[in-house]
Amino acid sequence: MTKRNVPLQVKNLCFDARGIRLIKDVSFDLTAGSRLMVLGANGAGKSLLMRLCHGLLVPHSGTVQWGEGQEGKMIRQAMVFQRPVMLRRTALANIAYGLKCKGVARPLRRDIAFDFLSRVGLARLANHPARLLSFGEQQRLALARAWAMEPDVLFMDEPTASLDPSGTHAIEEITRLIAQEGTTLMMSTHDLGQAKRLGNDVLFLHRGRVLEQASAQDFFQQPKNDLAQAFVRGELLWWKKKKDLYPGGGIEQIPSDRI
Ligand SMILES: Nc1ncnc2c1ncn2[C@@H]1O[C@H](COP(=O)(O)OP(=O)(O)OP(=O)(O)O)[C@@H](O)[C@H]1O
Repeated sequence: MTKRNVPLQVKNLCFDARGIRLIKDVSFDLTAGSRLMVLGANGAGKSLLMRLCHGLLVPHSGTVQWGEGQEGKMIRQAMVFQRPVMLRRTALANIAYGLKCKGVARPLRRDIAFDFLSRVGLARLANHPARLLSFGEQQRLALARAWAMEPDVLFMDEPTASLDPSGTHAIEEITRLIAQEGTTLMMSTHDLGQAKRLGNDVLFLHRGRVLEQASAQDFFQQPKNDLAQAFVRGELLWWKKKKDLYPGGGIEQIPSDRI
C-alpha cells in the first residue's frame, strides 16, 4: 500500500446526548500513514470521537470528511473495540464473513481468512466457535478480521484495556505489522507507554474538547497545555477540580473556554 494524503478531516465536530454537549467543536486532520494516539482521562470523549469518525454516530454539527483512497477509490475503514464483537460462528468464519462483505469471491475466502488467522497466531483455533475463545484471543481475532479488510484507516478503541501484559504485547505487535503495510491508525489508550511505543502523533482530549495535537515526541517531552502536563504526570483525574491541580492560581490559570 502507498501512503495517501489526508484521509480524514474533522471540522468543528459537536455531538450532544440528552441535551448535553459531549464533543465540543473538535477539529483535526488525520494524515496518511500516521499513528494518532487519542489520549485523555476517563470520560474525555475518546470513544465518542472515534465512533463519530467511523460513522457509528451522527454528529449534531460539524463534518467528518473522507479523502480519496488508492487510485481514487473510497477510503476503506475498520474499527476494533475494547470488547471484541464476535459473530456466532467459527474464528475462520468470522474473518470469511468480513471478506464476503468486502466482495472477495467465495473460493478465495477460506485461504485468505486462514492466512490472517495465522498472522495473529490463531491458526490452530480456526474451527473453534469465536465466542468461546479467550478474551485475548478474541481481540486478536477482531484485529485479524479488521486487517483482512485491508483498511486505509483503522480505528482502535482501547484494544488492550482488558488484556494482560502478554496479550497487550501481542496486540501491539500485530498493530505494528498493520501500520507497516501503510494503514493509518487512530487509537485511544490509557497506557502512556503504549502510546509512546505505537504513536507518532497525539490528540489530547479533555471533557470533549481537543486541548492539544502534537507529535508524540513533543507531547511526551513537554506538552504545551497545562492539563496535558498534569495528564502525563498522572495527576489529571476526572473528579479533581482545577484548584486541586493548581492550588496557587486555581481557576484563573486555565481559561474557562478550555475546560
Ligand atoms: N449515549 C450517551 N448518552 C449520554 N452520555 C454519554 C453517551 N455516551 C457517552 N456519554 C458520556 O460522554 C462522555 C464521554 O464518553 P466516552 O465513552 O467517549 O469517554 P472516554 O474518553 O472514551 O472514556 P473512557 O476512557 O472511560 O472509556 C462520558 O461522560 C460519558 O458518560
